[in-house]
Amino acid sequence: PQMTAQIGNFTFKHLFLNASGVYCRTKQNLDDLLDNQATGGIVTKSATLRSRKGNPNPRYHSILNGAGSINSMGLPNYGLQYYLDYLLSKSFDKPTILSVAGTSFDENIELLKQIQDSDYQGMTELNLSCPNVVGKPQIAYDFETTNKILTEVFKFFKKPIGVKLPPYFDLNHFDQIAKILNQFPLDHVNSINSVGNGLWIDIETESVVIKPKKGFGGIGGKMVLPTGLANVRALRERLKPSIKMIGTGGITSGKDVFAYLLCGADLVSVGTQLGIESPKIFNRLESELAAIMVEKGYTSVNEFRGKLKSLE
Ligand SMILES: O=C(O)c1[nH]c(=O)[nH]c(=O)c1I
Repeated sequence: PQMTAQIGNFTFKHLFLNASGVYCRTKQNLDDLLDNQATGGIVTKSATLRSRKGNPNPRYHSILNGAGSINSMGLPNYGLQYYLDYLLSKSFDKPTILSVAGTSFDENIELLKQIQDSDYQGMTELNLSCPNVVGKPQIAYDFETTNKILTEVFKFFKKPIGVKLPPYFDLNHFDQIAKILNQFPLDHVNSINSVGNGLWIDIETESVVIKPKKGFGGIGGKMVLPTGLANVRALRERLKPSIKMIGTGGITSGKDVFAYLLCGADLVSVGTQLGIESPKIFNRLESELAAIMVEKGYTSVNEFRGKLKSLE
């Protein structure tokens, strides 16, 4: 069955991407993802201008035997130049998404100016939803600042760009963020990032399980699937068709992928479960999705993408 997607001028021959931050910090990680035949493209760890160590360990913990994850990595990355060098070091047979996350308004602008002025011709994703930089808010929860940043960005940035959003939990917030995003020539929206500032406790030790922020961290994995599905559905219904959708959050099976496609996702990305299963998960997800499509008599994802039924 035909399982492909298009974002702007980029054709994805497979529907699967890594979620930024998982299995994508090093050039080796990115090559492993690239070499897997079931990945449609690759996404880098969000980059800052300079290399960052990130928060102190322990900063990641698996919850309830892999049903979820909590992380407060703190944006550890090798810096923009490292990822640009990698992306300019060879030609790629799949689309690449360079993720960036400045820790200030000015850093976000400078990151994008350097990308605009570079020879990089792939896709860029502005991460507006990192929940773990101590003392910094998740930008996309501040609608005015989000509008201000995007207004400034589109004065000079002419290459393909999308945004990574945090989960919203209020229908009015979906209306507000969609109203802002619809004003800009965005290629895509990627929803959701981790559910910010959760807390996990070890009953034995009567302690939190990660060190940064007194144990508070972003929640991912299966337990955030309902939130991811809702955000993709709500944003798809509100965003103009030219803004394509990457569905992220809690994918562990082909059924979850099918559900995201029904909600309108063009592509999906996998984080927590990728960290557990390594890139071979993409082969599993693709064969599970294909089996569901064959069983239902679908020959192309276009026959059911975005066609989630309500109960009339
Ligand atoms: O702590 C991180 O590095 C991190 N962790 C996340 O769960 N989402 C993000 O966007 C980031 I930049």
